[in-house]
Amino acid sequence: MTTTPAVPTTDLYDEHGENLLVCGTQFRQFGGRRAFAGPIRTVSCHEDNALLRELVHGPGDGAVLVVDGGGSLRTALLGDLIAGAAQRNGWAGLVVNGAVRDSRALGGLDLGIKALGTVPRKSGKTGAGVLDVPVTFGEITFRPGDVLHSDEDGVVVLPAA
Ligand SMILES: O=C([O-])CC(=O)C(=O)O
Repeated sequence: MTTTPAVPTTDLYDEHGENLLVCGTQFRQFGGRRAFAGPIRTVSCHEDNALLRELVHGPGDGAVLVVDGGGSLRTALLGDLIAGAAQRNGWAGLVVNGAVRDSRALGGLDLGIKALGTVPRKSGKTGAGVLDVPVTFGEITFRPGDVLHSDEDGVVVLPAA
């Protein structure tokens, strides 16, 4: 598995300036790994997490999964089971434009998890959604293959040249 060392997001900004994509979303940090980095994979899914669940049961190879739930706080896109699978399968972290649940358990995982908030309600399981397309939120576009870094100061993306 390839591990991308997490570089402080402030150092990356100081080095790359406006060539660095800086996400404006004010995420909350839920995972036990507070600084994480890796090449981006994406899933776009609205209040449905069957695709996401399938993806994290496959090899993560040190990638960061960006989950665009359209900002919905109505259902949780992941909880301790999905996040536990992501940890076991070598994902570096998840950035969720949506909600999570089981937040206390998430804090015990060696995995980066950022999300907008929490809600107890589960998501649907129909499999609706799209894998590995560019997704946009927080004023930036997350493209599969670009490298994401996340820490206490924010989420940034270094475009692949
Ligand atoms: O199953 C779900 O929809 C989400 C969940 O609670 C988990 O990942 O543990």
